[in-house]
Amino acid sequence: MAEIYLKKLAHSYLPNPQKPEDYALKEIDQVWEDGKAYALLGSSGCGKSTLLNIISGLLTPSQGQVLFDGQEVTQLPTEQRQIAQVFQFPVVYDTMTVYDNLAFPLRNRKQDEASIKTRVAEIADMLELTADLKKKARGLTADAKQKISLGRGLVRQDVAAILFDEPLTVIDPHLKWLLRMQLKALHQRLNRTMIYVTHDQTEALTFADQVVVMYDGYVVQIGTPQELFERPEHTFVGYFIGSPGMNVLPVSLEGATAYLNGQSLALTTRYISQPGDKLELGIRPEFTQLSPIPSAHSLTVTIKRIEDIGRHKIARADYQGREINIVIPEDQPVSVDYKYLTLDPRHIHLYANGWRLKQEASA
Ligand SMILES: Nc1ncnc2c1ncn2[C@@H]1O[C@H](COP(=O)(O)OP(=O)(O)OP(=O)(O)O)[C@@H](O)[C@H]1O
Repeated sequence: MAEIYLKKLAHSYLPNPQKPEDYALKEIDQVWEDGKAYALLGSSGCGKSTLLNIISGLLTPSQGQVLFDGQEVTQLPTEQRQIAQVFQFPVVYDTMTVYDNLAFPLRNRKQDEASIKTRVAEIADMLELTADLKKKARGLTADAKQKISLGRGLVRQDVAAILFDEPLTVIDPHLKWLLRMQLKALHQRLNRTMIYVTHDQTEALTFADQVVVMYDGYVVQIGTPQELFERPEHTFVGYFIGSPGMNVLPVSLEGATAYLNGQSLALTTRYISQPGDKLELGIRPEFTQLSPIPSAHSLTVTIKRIEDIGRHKIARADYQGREINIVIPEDQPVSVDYKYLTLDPRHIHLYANGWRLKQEASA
């Protein structure tokens, strides 16, 4: 297994890139730790595949280097990188048995049959494929075939990293959560460096130790699921992570006071912004509170509907033409007549041009 160093890495598909927009992957300089599980998360076109393909060797970056355990691999083809890959669609040999499919990557590396047998049995057991080992892959369901693909990715012990590219796409929805949990357990047991590409936040948050959130070619934040929830570094992270995502509202700032359409909100600290910055306030729906009675800093909202989703309720409200989501704990009363919304100042985030604003150092 390997530590992966993405050194001043950037990529443009254009021959002569000039400006940031020309880059599908904006410059990153990061070390991904040996044995950890990373998820590359972001919506379509944000650069996940570009980054994954650079790591796997399918693509040579237009700038920077990739190092596995300190060894440069930037120019090496995939076969020489000692990585295993699992793709969206199953890659299995239909005419072979499940056993032979799982044994294939090991036989290719001339391992002896006795150790292959032990390893295949171990992987089959983890993926609940033991009963199918003697069956031909051809007759199996798409789910089972994708499990074989996962097994083929996990079976080698000599790989630097295992890369997963949206591996649960073909899996039946009711089996998805099961496989997600199995993959998580497999990572904990095998302790391999794993990189998992997905646009599904649930998959990313369940699987990864570290979630790498991408937006418009930028890696906007790397963090644990909890860090992404508590301290989004970019409005996109706040909005993309969470259900519903963070509320984002235009704001102006004066000292330690924010103004939302003239309504003042006391902040816990002062922030440093520049003239011309597009300032926004972020607040997660969990840290807002509805009341029938106004308070000094409450916003006046109109509730459009209240959804009961079991664990809690979600009120969808209108505030000056913008939707605001409010999470209401099951045990708290609420009615569509409640008009006044307070934001917990300890959980207010401020952003300039999408990025988290720095706080002014206290004197
Ligand atoms: N071969 C290519 N030539 C030119 N532009 C490309 C090429 N591949 C990707 N792009 C562009 O680079 C940007 C990033 O694409 P990429 O495929 O890395 O995103 P992604 O996050 O993996 O999206 P998806 O989830 O849809 O696969 C997009 O604007 C895309 O159009």
